[in-house]
Amino acid sequence: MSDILNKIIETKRVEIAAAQALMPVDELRQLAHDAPEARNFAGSLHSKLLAGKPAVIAEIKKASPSKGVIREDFRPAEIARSYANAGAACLSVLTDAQYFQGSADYLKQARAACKLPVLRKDFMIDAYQVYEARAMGADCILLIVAALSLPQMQELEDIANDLGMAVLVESHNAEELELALQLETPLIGINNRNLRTFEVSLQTTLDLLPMIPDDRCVITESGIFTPEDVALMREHDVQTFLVGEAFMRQPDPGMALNAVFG
Ligand SMILES: O=C(O)c1ccccc1NCC(=O)[C@H](O)[C@H](O)COP(=O)(O)O
Repeated sequence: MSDILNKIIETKRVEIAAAQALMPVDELRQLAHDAPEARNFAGSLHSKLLAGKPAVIAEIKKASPSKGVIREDFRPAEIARSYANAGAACLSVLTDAQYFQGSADYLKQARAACKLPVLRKDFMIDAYQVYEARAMGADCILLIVAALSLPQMQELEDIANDLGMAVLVESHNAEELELALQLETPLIGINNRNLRTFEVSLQTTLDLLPMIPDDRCVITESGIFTPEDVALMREHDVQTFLVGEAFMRQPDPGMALNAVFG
């Protein structure tokens, strides 16, 4: 239990127990079912790709364990509008408080400010969090293979799909990717960051690409900063990107998106 991913997962267990004490799962499930309909996350990515454009999932994050505070002047609604105007396909909003200074309110504010589908970027280990995600308005959840068993992922995927949400499954090496490909979701994320050591290498995506069947959508995550990074990925036919820090460090995140993606 020493590395950061294990620490985060331990924190999640405590948070879930505390949340369940405040609101039983039956009540939360009802809120999830009563939430406004989910937006089409995969469809929004697909529309960009059909138009021959890169599909960008633009991230809203204030801080991270590897970088500390990334953006002091943090206004999620403004950032969301800026991304939407710049042509982002979807948003990713960090909702973890302890390690990323995120919150469910940030996701709600970002989603209300635009029409883009939103990924709840958090560390999902329990069905409770999937209901929470839909109740706060999320249109997609993240499943991190390094944090879950295959049966756990299948359970969470089923619940997300029943609620109308998409699933982005994230892996970092070949063993994890093999498990990820056993899910039904077409959205296969390759995180270039090792979540245990923080090391980032775009080569991770290139190395794992040959394992991914053509009918899945490959999403390269983390460490994309320059037009050259984007060009390298596009040369290898990776057209979908999840980008945070490169945009969050700039005064106008949407302008930064245009500078990186042209
Ligand atoms: O970023 C971290 O320090 C981190 C640490 C532990 C678990 C997850 C972490 N980050 C989540 C992400 O992978 C990124 O927020 C996302 O892929 C965007 O990356 P970037 O464009 O490099 O900000």
